[in-house]
This record gives sequence, structure tokens and C-alpha cells, in this order.
Amino acid sequence: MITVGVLGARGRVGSEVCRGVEAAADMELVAAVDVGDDLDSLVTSGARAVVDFTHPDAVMDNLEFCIDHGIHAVVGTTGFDDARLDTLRRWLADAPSVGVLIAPNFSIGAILMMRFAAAAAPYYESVEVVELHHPTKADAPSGTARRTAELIAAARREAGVDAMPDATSTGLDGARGADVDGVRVHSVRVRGLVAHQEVLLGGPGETLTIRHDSLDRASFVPGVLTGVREIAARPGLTVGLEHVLGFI
Ligand SMILES: NC(=O)C1=CN([C@@H]2O[C@H](COP(=O)(O)OP(=O)(O)OC[C@H]3O[C@@H](n4cnc5c(N)ncnc54)[C@H](OP(=O)(O)O)[C@@H]3O)[C@@H](O)[C@H]2O)C=CC1
Ligand SMILES: O=C(O)C1=N[C@H](C(=O)O)C[C@H](O)C1
Repeated sequence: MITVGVLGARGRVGSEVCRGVEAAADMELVAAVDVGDDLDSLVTSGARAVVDFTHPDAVMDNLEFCIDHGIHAVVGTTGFDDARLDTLRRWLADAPSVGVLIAPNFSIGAILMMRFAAAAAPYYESVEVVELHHPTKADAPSGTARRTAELIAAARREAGVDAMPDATSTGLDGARGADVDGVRVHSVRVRGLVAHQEVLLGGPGETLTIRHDSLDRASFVPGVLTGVREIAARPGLTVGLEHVLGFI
């Protein structure tokens, strides 16, 4: 049995993960922690792995605690830039048996969408990302959109593709979205939505649209459980569930 603690256990995704862990025959939910609860319960309950779906402002403190206490971590919380990833690598260097998996998106469709977008990106003059989420989301753009834009930019750099055409010279600030590595990312926040993304690619006389929809937060749970099962065998830092799934 893998003993699992969940951080953010009363949240939208954390509560789904708790249900998933409880339903898994090879796992036991030993700690369900949210704001106001003591992180020490992760240690006293004997959690071998922790799942974190909390808040970008909270996740680094949680991870420092887990690494210090030799607990593996599977992390869905967003907000990881290069500086944060470097900090994690430094902490993990002092705890060589601990594994941390950071995944901007745990749904299989989103991972495939990112890979399809990166594969198609060098073949089109223009590529832009539109992400659409519920209005209670803390961050913009989404972690998934950032990662998608970075993958697109890397694929285009590697292929030696020219910069995208854009004649915009006047207008309102923000109208062209955020610039992530030279790729425009647009964030929509609308009540009723869960998590959705479109990658729009265009060349002379044609467009290609790659779209993924998470219609229910249950879409994230199988990927999280896979991460929990695999993390003990992956010491150090892993970024992206695709590595665990063997896509890369
Ligand atoms: N990688 C992926 O596949 C996915 C990632 N996410 C990301 O996961 C994160 C959480 O999303 P979501 O579930 O929608 O958010 P919610 O706000 O619904 O849930 C977060 C929960 O964590 C609690 N929390 C905040 N700080 C702490 C802390 N220090 N210790 C323990 N619990 C804490 C919150 O409490 P309170 O409300 O009182 O602040 C809340 O109950 C976001 O960063 C989101 O972008 C979301 C979906 C999929
Ligand atoms: O906050 C959310 O809801 C989601 N967050 C992740 C992100 O920022 O990419 C994953 C998914 O989009 C849902």
C-alpha cells in the first residue's frame, strides 16, 4: 500500500484526488490537509507520498517541508518558473532519495494537445494559444498555456523558423495577450468553464486548431495516481507527466 497525503484536500481538485486515492486498491489516504491544518500530520501519519493542489503562494513552503522530511511529492499546483525549479533542485540535492514531480497538467488529453502543438508549430507561420478557465482560477496565463507556449517556441527555434508575422502598431494594452517566449497567450475567464485550451496555427490559405477540454476535474485524477505510483522510483525533479508516461 502506498500511504498518501493530500495538500489542498478541501479544494476543487484536491477533493477529487482524495476520492481517487480512497478508491485505489494500492493506496491509502492517511492525511487530508488544508488551510489551518498542521503539516506535521503528514509525518505522524506516515505518508510516503504527498499530492499538492493548493496555491502558487503556498506550494514552495509545502515542498520544502516534504523534502526536509523525506516525503515524495506529486505537484499539480501552478506557478513554477525557472527560479523555483532551480530552488527545488538545490533542496533535492540534499535529499537524494526524494522524488518531486511537477506537472502543469495531469490530464492525458492536455499532454497530447501540448505534444501535437509542438509537432505542428514549425510548419505554420502563426501560432497563438487561447486558454479558457473558470473565473476562480488564481493565475493567468494557466500553467498549461505557459508550458505549451514554451514547447512551441522551442520547436520553432530548433527548426529555425522565422518570427511570426504581426503588423500591430497601435491599440489597447493587453489586446494581443501575453508574450511567452515569443508566443502570444490569451486568457479567458468565464463562469461555467472548467479548463480548456486552443492552439491556433495558420499558414497561407489554411488554419489548424488543436483543442482540449477538461469538462470535469476527474480528468486530472488518473494522471495524479500514476505519478503517485511512479514517484518513489524517480528521485530528483521531474517536470511533466509525459516523462512518467514514457512519451519522452
Ligand atoms: N496540474 C494540473 O493538472 C492542475 C493544476 N491545477 C492547479 O492546482 C491548484 C489548485 O487548484 P484548485 O483545486 O482549482 O484550487 P482551490 O482553490 O479549489 O483549492 C486549493 C485548496 O488548497 C487550500 N490551500 C491553500 N493554501 C494551502 C496550504 N498552505 N496548505 C494546505 N492547503 C492550502 C485552499 O484553501 P483556501 O480555499 O481556504 O485558500 C483550497 O482548499 C492551482 O494552482 C491550479 O492551477 C488545477 C487543476 C489541474
Ligand atoms: O486552475 C485550474 O483549473 C487549472 N490549472 C492548471 C493550469 O493552470 O494549467 C491545469 C488546468 O488548466 C486546470
